[in-house]
Amino acid sequence: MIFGRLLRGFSSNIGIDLGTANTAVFVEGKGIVLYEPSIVAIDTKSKKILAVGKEAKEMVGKTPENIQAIRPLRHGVISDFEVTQAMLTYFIKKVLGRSILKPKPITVIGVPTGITPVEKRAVVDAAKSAGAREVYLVAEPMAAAIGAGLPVEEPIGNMIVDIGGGTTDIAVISLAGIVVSNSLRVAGDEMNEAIIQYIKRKLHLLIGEQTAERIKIELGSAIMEEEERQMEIRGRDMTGLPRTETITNHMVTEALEETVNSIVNAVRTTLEKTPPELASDIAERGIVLAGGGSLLRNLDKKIEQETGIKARYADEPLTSVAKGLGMVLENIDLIRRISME
Ligand SMILES: Nc1ncnc2c1ncn2[C@@H]1O[C@H](COP(=O)(O)OP(=O)(O)OP(=O)(O)O)[C@@H](O)[C@H]1O
Repeated sequence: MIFGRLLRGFSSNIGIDLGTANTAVFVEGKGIVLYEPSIVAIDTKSKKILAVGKEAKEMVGKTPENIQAIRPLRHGVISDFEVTQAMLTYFIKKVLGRSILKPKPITVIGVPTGITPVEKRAVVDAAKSAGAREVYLVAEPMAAAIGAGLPVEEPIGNMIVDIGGGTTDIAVISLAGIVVSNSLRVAGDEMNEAIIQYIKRKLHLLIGEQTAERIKIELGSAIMEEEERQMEIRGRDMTGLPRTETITNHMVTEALEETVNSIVNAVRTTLEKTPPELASDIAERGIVLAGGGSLLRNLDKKIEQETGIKARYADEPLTSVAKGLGMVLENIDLIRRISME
């Protein structure tokens, strides 16, 4: 008993929101201690890892030929197993230190609802080889709902829309279970891509992912705004020469229309599949938005307009999943009830 408590005292169990865009790590007893881009910079000749996280992100698009900045997760799932494993190992060691005396942590990882069995295996294997003892997978929207403080264990319909970088996860939760869900491989990254394509088509200008993200954050809106705002952007024209152009919020809204519509339509479809009793709870209590992609200006208003249901943001939309995983760590019974097979 005492030994068990001692062991628990020393072990720092962790929750990992292994995102396409960012990874957040929650350490039991400490809170969210790490929030960094899911990016790894690799020397293509020696295959050596040069940098991970923030440092690696600074290298994106600016790397010399022999350095490659890799995002090992695409659409919320592992597309490069070895690099993901190396990234997880780096993050786990960074938060726990390297002491060999410490017991291996119990690890809870947030994953999209649409994950396949093969992808699940890849996440579990990567975490185990990165030093985790037991690994539990929890659906991201479930974790986000818990992190947002929704009463997921009660017989009440809760709707959460978690828009990340690679995936949008929509779920209706009641009695600690997901009753209806929809996972869409369209989210914040797809918005960046839509901006890149639009600017190429309309202005014949080539821009990179980071510029597109900056445009989205500064000018993007899910609804056409009355007031016009603009910014100058630099890119390369078709002959390869640098050129500066002015872009407006109206252009960006037009560029994002299709992506926004597919997210909003998925919310509507999920509502249509929701049993009536739970749907009426949602109509009364509203839809909760989480994830960085949900921060697109006026997305809450757009969802409200299209569904007739009030939409509101979780307290800290970027870290709701990690926060929820942390809350789950304190309750081993709940972990077992909500973790995926
Ligand atoms: N203010 C903002 N406005 C619009 N988009 C934003 C804003 N801030 C962040 N984002 C977008 O949020 C996305 C990242 O969100 P988040 O960190 O929640 O994703 P993730 O958890 O890594 O992804 P996933 O859940 O798909 O694996 C990026 O596409 C980023 O551009």
